[in-house]
Amino acid sequence: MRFGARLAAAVAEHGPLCAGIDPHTPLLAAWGLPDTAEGVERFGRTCVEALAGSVSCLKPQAAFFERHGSRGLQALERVVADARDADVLTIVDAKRGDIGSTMAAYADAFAGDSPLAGDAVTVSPYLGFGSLRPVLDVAAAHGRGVFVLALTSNPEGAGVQHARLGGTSVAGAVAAAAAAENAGVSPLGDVGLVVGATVGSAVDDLGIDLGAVNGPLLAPGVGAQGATAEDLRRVFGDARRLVLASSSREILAAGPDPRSLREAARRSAAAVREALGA
Ligand SMILES: O=c1ccn([C@@H]2O[C@H](COP(=O)(O)O)[C@@H](O)[C@H]2O)c(=O)[nH]1
Repeated sequence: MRFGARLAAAVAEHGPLCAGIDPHTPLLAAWGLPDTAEGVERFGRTCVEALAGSVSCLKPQAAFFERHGSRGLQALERVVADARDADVLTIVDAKRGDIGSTMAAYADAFAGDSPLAGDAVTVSPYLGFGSLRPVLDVAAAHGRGVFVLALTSNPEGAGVQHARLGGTSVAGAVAAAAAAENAGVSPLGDVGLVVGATVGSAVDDLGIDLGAVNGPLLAPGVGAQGATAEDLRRVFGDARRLVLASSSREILAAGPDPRSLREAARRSAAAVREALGA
């Protein structure tokens, strides 16, 4: 089954929350784990064990695994494999982006047959949306999804993403390109956007209705970055049916006890579900 259809089914069952797996150094310490490849592996696998069945998606942040070199990458592979075995979707947050010929290699790594590939991957379109063609094609051929950065949750993103291109913004052009990829796909396209829950009214200036994207809108920034579940309703308006909210540190701070982690995720999931009317 295609990614969009699998995600729609998972959201219908568990609600529109994705829990991030971000083994920051202070979190590892708080969990009594070493800041090593073994530590991030234990952290990630505990998250999978605790959270599968309570959220629709898990989002391992590749950077925290990559910082431990090849053994960190192996840890990421094991987290992704555990999630697959536990039947929970993964978005590998790798934010890759390069010229098309190199993008083809990233596509194989994160959307093809490689053990690093989850159900979807995040990518950056800021070398031009067309440079993403290899990852869009490889992901489609493997039933995987792609989340393209549009309006990121960090304040620095605005300088590039809000820049105007005629009647639209740079981010609006990214959104329009994603909409074209998803045209006619039901129930949900496989090409999503990343639009931070922190972006305030920036969605109103995109020059395109986000509802027309017909793909999932991954919304990081809930919790530690200051956005609330209620902000999601304000930011996304009528497009809120497409939103997959994402939160990492706020949930992870409840670990390492699996039951506490699960309760924290369920609390966030309930708040997001209520705010989005999902
Ligand atoms: O615009 C973006 C894109 C990705 N992220 C990632 O999401 C998590 C957020 O973690 P919190 O602990 O909930 O702040 C992290 O992995 C970021 O790299 C984002 O925040 N904003």
